[in-house]
Amino acid sequence: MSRSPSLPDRPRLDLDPEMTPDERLEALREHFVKLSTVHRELESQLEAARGRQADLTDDVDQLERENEMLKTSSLYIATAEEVTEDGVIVKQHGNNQEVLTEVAPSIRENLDAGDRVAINDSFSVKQILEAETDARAQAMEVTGSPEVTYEDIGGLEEQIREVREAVEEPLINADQFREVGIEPPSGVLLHGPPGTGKTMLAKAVANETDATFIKMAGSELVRKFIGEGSRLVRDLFELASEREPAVIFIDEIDAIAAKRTESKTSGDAEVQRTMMQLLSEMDGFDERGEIRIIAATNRFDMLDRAILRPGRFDRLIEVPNPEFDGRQRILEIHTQEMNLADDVDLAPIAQQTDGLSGAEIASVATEAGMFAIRDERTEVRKVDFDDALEKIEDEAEDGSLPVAFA
Ligand SMILES: Nc1ncnc2c1ncn2[C@@H]1O[C@H](COP(=O)(O)OP(=O)(O)OP(=O)(O)O)[C@@H](O)[C@H]1O
Repeated sequence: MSRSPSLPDRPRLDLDPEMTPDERLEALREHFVKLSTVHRELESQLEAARGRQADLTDDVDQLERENEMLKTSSLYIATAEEVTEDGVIVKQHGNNQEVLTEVAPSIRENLDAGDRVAINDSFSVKQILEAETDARAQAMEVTGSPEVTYEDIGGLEEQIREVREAVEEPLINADQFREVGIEPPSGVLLHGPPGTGKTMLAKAVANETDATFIKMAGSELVRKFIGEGSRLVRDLFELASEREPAVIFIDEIDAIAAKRTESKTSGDAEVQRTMMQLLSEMDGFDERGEIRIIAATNRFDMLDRAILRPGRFDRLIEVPNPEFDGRQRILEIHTQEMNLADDVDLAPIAQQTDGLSGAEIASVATEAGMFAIRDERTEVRKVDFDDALEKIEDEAEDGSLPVAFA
């Protein structure tokens, strides 16, 4: 480090009492000249110091930015379950894998069981998450290979076939596409009402292809992370290429890809930037290898058509509320672990749930189980399903369920 130049000495004024007035005047004049010289010298040193300060401020800004970048390189989110003598037991979110891991003493000092932490690829704890960082991490959910299979999805046979063709085949049989000389669809867009199994479809395809499942919620992205949306989209694709084969799932894509509105608020500009980043990532997608991208929306009508162009989300799959057969299958799936009494027949329940989504039908089954528990029984009877349906009908009348069901 360069040393700062020493300051000039302060001039001294020596006035001899024997001096004549003229001599005193001359001495004062000389002193004034010396003072002026020192003053000028100090001014120029001050200016140099200011210049140096500005350089240092730039350096600090640069370091802060780099620090920020380092902090945002992909880490996984976990919860510290137990802080022990031998290390810390962390449970990774998404796949619930538990590991005993090391932690630097400086982090350990402040770490308590229950804290949410960021861990790297070798599971070592890099950071205790603040509420804000934590929120940012929530936008991305990474699962080694999700547990959902096609058998867990009721109905949707046609949708499963289409998703397999558009997502699974290109991942498993990339060579075949090359040999035939066609490009597989770039992105698949699942659209339909809430709770119809869109997320399940994306998870099942990741499971079937042993791909990492990376989910990002469009709404979280723009609501919570103003100013970071486009960077998160970049992070998302980067993470996918590190973890390929990977399935990227962007839920509620309408939040970042809604039709352009007339208003020019900063929020809109941010959403636009996020969407542009997404489009540019998708346009440069061919070289990315084994990554497939699936998006979902409940608001197809709101989407900006730019995202539906060839090479982007060019395969549209509608996922509607289930028909009778689908509803019956969903009931079977969600009651298969339940201890059902002989008087339970699922077909009439499937009739009565017309207009409900898969998620709502799943909650009818859970509610029925709750009624049995309230009645201190371990067996779930027809009457429990009747009560569950009635409860959900009442909720529908309150406006919390679709009118079709009310
Ligand atoms: N077709 C289905 N078969 C079996 N279960 C279903 C089906 N659809 C929904 N469910 C149940 O509802 C839950 C929510 O479904 P999912 O998250 O896949 O819906 P979604 O369409 O992605 O909803 P949203 O649009 O609200 O994100 C599932 O975890 C599952 O329990």
